[in-house]
Amino acid sequence: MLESLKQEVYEANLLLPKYGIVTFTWGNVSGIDRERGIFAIKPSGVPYETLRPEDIVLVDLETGKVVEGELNPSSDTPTHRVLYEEFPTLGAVVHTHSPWAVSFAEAGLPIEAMGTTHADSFYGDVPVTDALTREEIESAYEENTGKVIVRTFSKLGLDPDAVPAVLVRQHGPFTWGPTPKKAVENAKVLDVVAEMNYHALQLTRADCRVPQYLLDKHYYRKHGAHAYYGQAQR
Ligand SMILES: O=C(CO)[C@@H](O)[C@@H](O)COP(=O)(O)O
Repeated sequence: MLESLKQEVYEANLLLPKYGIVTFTWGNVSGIDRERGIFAIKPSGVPYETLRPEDIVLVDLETGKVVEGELNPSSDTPTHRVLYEEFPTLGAVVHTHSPWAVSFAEAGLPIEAMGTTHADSFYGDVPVTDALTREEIESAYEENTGKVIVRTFSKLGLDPDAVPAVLVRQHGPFTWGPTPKKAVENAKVLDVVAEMNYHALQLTRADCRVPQYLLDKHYYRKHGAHAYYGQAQR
């Protein structure tokens, strides 16, 4: 069932090591068939070198239960599921431990929109969530990771289509997009921009964020009219 979705998700997962944004078995990519209410996700703990299309696991969005697959779905499956449920336009979700984005997540810092490289993909700062509470961690860590992401976007009034990325405090980045390939590209751009921001912040402590009009113009050029739909960052 859903062989083409599984193939697409399989190929997107292989882009993670290709782009150098995962180590060992860290990270995972999923993609969703909204009509059937089923998403396909990387199996847990499987090395990318040995991953096969038939290893991709199918999960029911409503129940969270595996509907096809011999292997266990990624441990982050509940997080992906919350994001699909709460952000209905998402076609795919990616989680990595890419080092530069994780550095900002661990420092509790957003990745600020400091230049056009950023604005090409993200309509403003990429936010960092609050740390999960002890109760959230000990009760349902992955599900609560999804919930803290949704809470952060709601609190900041952000449009997930305009800012397809977030940093989970004390953990790492999640990105998303209309397709698995696009969601992975957003994950790679996020880590590149995080590295650029790190170096900019070493050079100066001045506020280097671009003015809203540059963000609007540049993002609009790449993404069209809905760029203005996004929440003004300041
Ligand atoms: O975030 C983590 C671990 O902190 C996971 O994404 C990573 O280990 C990958 O786990 P899975 O192999 O997808 O279960």
